[in-house]
Order: sequence, then structure tokens, then C-alpha cells
Amino acid sequence: MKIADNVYWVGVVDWNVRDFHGYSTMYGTSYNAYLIKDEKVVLIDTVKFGFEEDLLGKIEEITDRIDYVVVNHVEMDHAGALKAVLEKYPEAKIVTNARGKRGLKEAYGIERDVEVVKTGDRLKIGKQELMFIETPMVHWPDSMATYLIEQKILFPNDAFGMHYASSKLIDVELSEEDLEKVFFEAAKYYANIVLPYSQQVRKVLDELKKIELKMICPSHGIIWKDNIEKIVKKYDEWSSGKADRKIVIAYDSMWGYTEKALKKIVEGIEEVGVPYRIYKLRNSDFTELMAEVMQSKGLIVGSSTLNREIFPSVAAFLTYMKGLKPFDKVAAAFGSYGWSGEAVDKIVQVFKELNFEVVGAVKFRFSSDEKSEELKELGRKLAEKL
Ligand SMILES: Cc1cc2nc3c(=O)[nH]c(=O)nc-3n(C[C@H](O)[C@H](O)[C@H](O)COP(=O)(O)O)c2cc1C
Repeated sequence: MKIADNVYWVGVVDWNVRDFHGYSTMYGTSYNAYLIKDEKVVLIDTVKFGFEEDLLGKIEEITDRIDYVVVNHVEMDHAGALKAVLEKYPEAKIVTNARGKRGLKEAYGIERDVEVVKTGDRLKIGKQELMFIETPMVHWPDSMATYLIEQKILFPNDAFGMHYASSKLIDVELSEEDLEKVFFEAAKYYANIVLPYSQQVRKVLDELKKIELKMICPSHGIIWKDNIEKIVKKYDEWSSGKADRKIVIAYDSMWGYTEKALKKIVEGIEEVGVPYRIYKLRNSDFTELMAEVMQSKGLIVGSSTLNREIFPSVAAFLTYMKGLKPFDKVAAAFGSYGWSGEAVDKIVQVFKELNFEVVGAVKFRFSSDEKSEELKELGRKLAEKL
């Protein structure tokens, strides 16, 4: 499928994947690989293992040789089909950075002559030239972007991508409604994959200011053409911790005491008039929830105490969230207990580790009836802070 002058999409759409290494992909995904035909033929990335035949079939329709395979990222969904490509096109030379070279050896046992590049290096492929921009830790050490200078097309691998299977490839082809879904999926992708590396993202955004962009071709989902400015602005916002005046309330409860207390907190929030979303963690999709957490300034977490611990679904979410390092949040905790009541203190501990501003924590023995006013005040106070 041609996407620009002698540039082809040769990726695959994985319509039915719903669990992608634990990340829930409600719309499936795609593994985008690209082929540039100049005097030299360049393949940019491959696809996930298991889809080798699809990739090779598409390449075959366009070319009978490959001169270079650029490996922007060694992860299995992009380099998983590399061995199959090299078997079919043994003369192809790998182009990657030093960490990529090591990753190929460690992950796939691929040890061969590699053209090692670093930021600013160029590779002449005929009339056109490629330039490489290392993007370490966005989101793996080896991550890199490739820029087709003459056509101003950036292939940034996972950056700016989203898990979204579609029969359309480019944003210009999408309806407003689908575009909205794509932006939410891009936010979800950022929140669940890129967020811990926001400092590095800011460095990449600075690098990108030096070049002009006509197309951004990520390794998952939709290609950006008409919305480049908007997605770059979103990355700027997400990486700088900008969030909406909204509250996420995430909780779990065994006998309903913590759940009942939630209603009082909500009354307080409603008095101030801040929008909120409630998630009972046992039934919640953590991937989606993280997108909401990233985009909301306020976070309230509730848990009863079970065996001196946070209730498992709440603990699991906190562990997941902590690893993703959300920042600049205003937070509160609450929960019921029977005798020792450790859960709320442990939630606050997590908030502190993340440097959240904690506006309060309310815990109560079994029923929260005697703490109704305190709970309402907790909701009010948090909402007023936003
Ligand atoms: C299996 C089990 C273990 C519990 N362990 C503790 C505990 O270690 N410390 C404590 O304070 N409460 C403990 N509790 C009591 C609950 O925290 C208490 O019933 C609380 O009100 C439940 O709130 P919920 O209905 O919101 O889940 C335990 C309850 C159960 C069912």
C-alpha cells in the first residue's frame, strides 16, 4: 500500500488481539513496517513473529531485493520477523544503533555485520537520504527514529503510536468519530507504555523541533498526516504532566462498607462541580484506567484491609500505576477496616513515593456512618484543589 512517493506500508493488521503483553487492546492493533524504494531498497522495521508470511508477501509484490533493514526497535512486535526477512534476503544489511545491535544478539541470536548509527548519522539510499535520531528509553534503550529527509517523513517506531486496528491507514481517511477514538488510544498508549519516560520524551520533542514533519509513521496504528501538530502537542502535554480538572476514583470493597463511603466523597465532589469517574477495580480494565489517571489531575483510591494488606485488586492496580510513574497528582485515600486497618496508610505511602500531593486520608472501623462529614469534606477539599 503506497503512502508516499515510493514509500509503502508493508505491515499487518492484528484485528483480534485483545491482550497484548497484558495491555488490553479493545480495537486490536497493527504492526507497521515500511518499505522505501530508491536506488537502494530499505525496509523499516518488521512485524510480530507469527506474521512473517504476511510481511514477506507484501514485500514480494513491491521488490525482489532488500538492501537495508532499519531496526528502530528490537522488541518482538517489530523485530520478531527479522530472522525470516534475513533468510529470504540474506544480502540485506541491518542498520541500527549500538544498543539495537546488542539487543538483536541477546533477543534473537542475530550476530552479523551491522551498520551502527547514532543521532545525526545519515545514509544515502539513492536520490534520498535517511537520518537517524536515537530516542533512548522511548520506550526501550534501543529505541530510535528514522527520518526520510527529502519527503520529511518520520518513522519513530512506538512513539506517537496507538493500538488501533483499521482498514484505513492515514488519519485523513478517518471520520471525526474514529479520529477521537484514535486520540484516546494514543493517550492510552502513552499512559501505559511511554509515561515513565516522559523526561526522555521531552528531549525527543526538542530534537523534532529541528526538523520539518509532513508525515509521522508509527509502528502501531494510524499514520499522522493532518494531525501532526495536534499529536505532537498532546505528547508535549502528557510528558509535562498537564491533566484535566477531573477526578478518578478507584476502589474495591468486600462487604460494601468502602463502597458506601464512596457516596459521601462523591457528594463533596459534586458540591464543587468537578467531573469524576468511578472504577471498581475488580471489574476494571487497568489499561483504560491508566489513560484516565494520566489525563485527570485528581485521584482517590479506596480499599478495605484484608489480612493487614491492601485489598488485592487495589494493590495490583497501585503496583501497576507506580511503575508507570504518573506525576503532579492531587490524591486522597479512604477505606474500611475491622481491627488493624493498614490499607489506607499503605495507599498513602504509594502516593508519597510518587510525590503526589495528599489532601487527606479517612479510614473507619466497618461502617463509615460516623465519618460521613469527614468523607464529604475529603471529596470537597480534593475537588477544590484542582
Ligand atoms: C478475610 C478477611 C480478612 C480481614 N483482615 C483484616 C485485617 O487484617 N485487618 C483489619 O483491620 N481488617 C480486616 N478485615 C476486616 C475488613 O477490613 C472489614 O470487614 C471491612 O469493614 C471491610 O470493608 P469492605 O466492606 O469495604 O470490604 C478482614 C476481613 C476479611 C473478610
